[in-house]
Amino acid sequence: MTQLVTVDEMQQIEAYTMEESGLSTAVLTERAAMATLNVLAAGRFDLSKVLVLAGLGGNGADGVALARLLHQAKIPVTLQFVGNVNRASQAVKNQLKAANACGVPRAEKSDFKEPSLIIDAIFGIGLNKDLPDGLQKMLKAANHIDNTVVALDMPTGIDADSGEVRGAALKAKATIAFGYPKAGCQRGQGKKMAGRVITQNIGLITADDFAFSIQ
Ligand SMILES: NC(=O)C1=CN([C@@H]2O[C@H](COP(=O)(O)OP(=O)(O)OC[C@H]3O[C@@H](n4cnc5c(N)ncnc54)[C@H](O)[C@@H]3O)[C@@H](O)[C@H]2O)[C@@H](O)CC1
Ligand SMILES: [K+]
Repeated sequence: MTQLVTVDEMQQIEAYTMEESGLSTAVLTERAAMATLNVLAAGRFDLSKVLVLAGLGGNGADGVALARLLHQAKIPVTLQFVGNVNRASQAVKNQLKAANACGVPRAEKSDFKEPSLIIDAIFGIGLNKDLPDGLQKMLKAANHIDNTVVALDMPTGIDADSGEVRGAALKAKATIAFGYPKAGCQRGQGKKMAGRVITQNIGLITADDFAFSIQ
């Protein structure tokens, strides 16, 4: 089985990669978005109308980068932020600059029945408390609609360590795990909510003597 990681371990591996190699967050984000594009383009998903739901942290940055790559590949895509983009991380702002430069369409609100595929880039391994009430309502409503969701790294609302639901979670058909699958995708509700976990190499560097806690 593929090696599972905890959030703490994933953050250590990311930090080690950047310190040892000098690779920036932007490079890893681009790799994550490219890896996702490759999975999506392999033919298993209907790409006729893609909606990317992006949060304001690292997971959102992956989503914004993916929206740009989809748009540049002439795949119909719309980018929608969940949360106030003025409060977004610098990584998201940088990605948004690139997305705007190539004209990625934006939406403020969407009918979740319309897209052929929804990309969940709202929260990843940074989730550390219950989701805000408004977002819980939105995700619960989305789960009642028959649509296909692909989650980036983690399904939003699932704790990446325990697999517990933090108020609500968006049910995915597949989850694309960057570098390593997270323990929360195999535990508790996380196993059901993540769907099929597809692990993708994004060029992380793991020390030879790194001691994984999950055997
Ligand atoms: N750091 C890196 O080098 C990489 C990060 N990547 C992506 O970045 C993700 C992690 O990014 P972040 O650490 O920024 O975390 P997230 O993007 O998961 O969350 C963003 C921030 O939201 C806040 N938050 C947590 N729970 C919340 C809640 N319930 N309500 C409101 N705010 C809440 C936290 O401050 C958290 O840092 C990964 O899952 C992956 O998708 C990948 O691009 C690969 C490289
Ligand atoms: K996500």
